[in-house]
Amino acid sequence: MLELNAVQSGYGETQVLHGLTLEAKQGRVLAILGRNGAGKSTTLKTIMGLLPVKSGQIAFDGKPIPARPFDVARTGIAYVPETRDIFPSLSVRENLEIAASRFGAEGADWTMERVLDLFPRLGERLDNGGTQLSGGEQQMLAIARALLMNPRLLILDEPTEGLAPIIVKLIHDKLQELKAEGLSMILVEQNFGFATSLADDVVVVSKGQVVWTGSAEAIKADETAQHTWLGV
Ligand SMILES: Nc1ncnc2c1ncn2[C@@H]1O[C@H](COP(=O)(O)OP(=O)(O)OP(=O)(O)O)[C@@H](O)[C@H]1O
Repeated sequence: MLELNAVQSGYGETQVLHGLTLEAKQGRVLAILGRNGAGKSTTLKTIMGLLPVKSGQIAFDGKPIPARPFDVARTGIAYVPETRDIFPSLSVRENLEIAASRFGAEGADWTMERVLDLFPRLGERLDNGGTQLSGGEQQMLAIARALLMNPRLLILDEPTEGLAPIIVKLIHDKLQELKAEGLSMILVEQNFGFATSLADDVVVVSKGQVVWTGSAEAIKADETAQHTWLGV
């Protein structure tokens, strides 16, 4: 579904991805794991058009991915960044309405009603400002907003970062529901247990390259790989 082939990318003169190759398959969850600074977030930003591809190719459904973030989103890829990027001066309702108005098509799968069914907590907070939300509520809002774009591929950067265990469990269960419905996902995550319980496929990144590829089951059983690449 999404293929990166020998991708090089980075920040200005600083090259971070050194020929990164991976594939996210339709209807499956791919976890991208690796130590701090390995290049996981850089990979996602490059897919989303937030950083330029210096060489190599990225293809979505066999076609080259557009270069600009808005066009990438329009092809059906939604991105929940590590920073969550809630509009702080807008209410929860307004944050959701913006996504729905930009990307919600007639007869689309994801409606305001449906995202509030998934996250009832947001329904209780509709008139609250973005900054009045807890970290967990902000993460729910960021995911809800991404779903309103009716993505075929949902990309999440460290969705559990800074969240209390009970909220981590809730986010896990919601993502599991989305997976059961067949939504394709890419997940960057430091929490090994969280990532491997959701993922089907795993790639491990180190120094801007993929150093391990296999199933979630295989990496759970491979203590050497965990120790070498993840310091688990
Ligand atoms: N805005 C930036 N400008 C320059 N270098 C950056 C920038 N953001 C990240 N880097 C560098 O790129 C490298 C990869 O960072 P990246 O954020 O992709 O790592 P990561 O694997 O996602 O790890 P983390 O869990 O720490 O986010 C690091 O060496 C980092 O210092």
